[in-house]
Amino acid sequence: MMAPAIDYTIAGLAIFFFGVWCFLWSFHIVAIIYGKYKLYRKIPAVLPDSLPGVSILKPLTGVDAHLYDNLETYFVLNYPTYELLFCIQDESDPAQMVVRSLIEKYPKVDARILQGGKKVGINPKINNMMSGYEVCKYDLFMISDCNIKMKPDTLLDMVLHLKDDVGEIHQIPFTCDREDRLGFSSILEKVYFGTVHAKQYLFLNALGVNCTTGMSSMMRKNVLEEAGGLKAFAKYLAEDYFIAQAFLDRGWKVQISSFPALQNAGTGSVSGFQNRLVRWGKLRFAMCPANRIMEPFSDCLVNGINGAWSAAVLFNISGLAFFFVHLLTWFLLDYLIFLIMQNGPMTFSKFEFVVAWMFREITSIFILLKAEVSTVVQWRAKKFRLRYGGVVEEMREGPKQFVL
Ligand SMILES: CCCCCCCC/C=C\CCCCCCCC(=O)N[C@@H](CO)[C@H](O)/C=C/CCCCCCCCCCCCC
Ligand SMILES: O=c1ccn([C@@H]2O[C@H](COP(=O)(O)OP(=O)(O)O[C@H]3OC[C@@H](O)[C@H](O)[C@H]3O)[C@@H](O)[C@H]2O)c(=O)[nH]1
Repeated sequence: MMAPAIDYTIAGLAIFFFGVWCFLWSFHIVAIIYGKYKLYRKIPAVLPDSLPGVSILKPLTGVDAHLYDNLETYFVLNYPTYELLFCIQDESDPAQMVVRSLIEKYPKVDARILQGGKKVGINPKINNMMSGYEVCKYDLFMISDCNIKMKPDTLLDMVLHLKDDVGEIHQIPFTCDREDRLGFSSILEKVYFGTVHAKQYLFLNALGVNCTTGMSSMMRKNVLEEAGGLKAFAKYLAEDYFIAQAFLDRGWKVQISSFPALQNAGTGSVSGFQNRLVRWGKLRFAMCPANRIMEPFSDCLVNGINGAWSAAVLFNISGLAFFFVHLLTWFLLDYLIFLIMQNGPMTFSKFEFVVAWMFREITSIFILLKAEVSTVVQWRAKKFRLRYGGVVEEMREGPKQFVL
């Protein structure tokens, strides 16, 4: 009596895992088609008669080797009307000197420094940006992290994507081609953002599922005000996701623009990069608990093992051979997505790509497991504890904590 029951259970599990395995290939296919269609589109030759003004908020914390070059790209944008609002929390922050020298160099650009921020909640990025947000001249505003480098046409491209029914436009995260190569960590970062991250981001955006990362996003201030303004999101660390959700809930579309966001931080290490991914994983798991299960199962190696086992059970074929064909095909499709994201020659060798890809795939499950086991998040100098749903508490040094 027992044996058939076990057989049915195993067959049922094998059908389930094989179904998941098949479904996960749709991520690659959709991402490749959507990425090819959506990214790097030419700016139209004929522009609208008038373009809206944009307030660009730049929350700054400290200086790194690329800050000057990154910020300078905002002073030479190919766009008629915009203001730059550099938000600096700490008055002794050396970032002020960098911004001041750029303001002196480009006196015609409408730019100023806002110091001190405003404590409206827990999220330190929002607290920092509040002083700029409150004085925005224009109804369109952009949040742009300190490590982003702009191309001259990026702002124009984003505004042109903001059709009447679109409330927020965000750039898909990627990295710029580093001239001063920071070693393996910069290759790893580029391979991550150009493969697995791009695949998930493009797939979910193609389906209209919210997965907005807010390192470079532009939105309508009047709509955000209806949702309580920027301060309403200061109780979350993942303000980017919840802001986008507020737009979707009000019937607005949230879309990606043509050009990926070019991250260009001046510091980098493998452990720093992994810690950032663990922090992001914790944010996702707190606000979307189903991701705790879905993400590990969608991993290349885990999915390959599940696929190989189920194929062996269902079709009596070699699990090992199946696994290696899976791995090779997955790698080739990842490489294709990378080429779409890069849209030009690679700045490192194919061998380096293979090594970084393998390293990323092998370490991925450990990063996800690390994100599963703790709800304490370290972001820059501060520690936070995530609560179910994504609300966050700031942790003080020592045993006591306060909740805002
Ligand atoms: C059995 C497997 C089935 C499907 C597996 C789906 C796995 C992928 C799901 C989510 C990964 C999204 C990655 C996007 C980039 C996120 C980067 C990030 O963490 N950024 C944060 C910091 O800026 C930001 O706050 C987070 C934003 C996005 C969170 C997205 C979570 C919701 C995803 C819902 C997935 C539903 C899948 C439905 C499939 C049809
Ligand atoms: O205490 C802080 C921390 C960060 N920030 C600013 O926030 C921006 C992003 O900071 P980091 O580069 O450290 O972090 P990430 O790139 O991981 O941020 C990402 O994850 C968390 C989300 O809330 C962000 O919107 C997203 O960009 C920077 O411009 C930084 O200057 C502050 O203003 N104050």
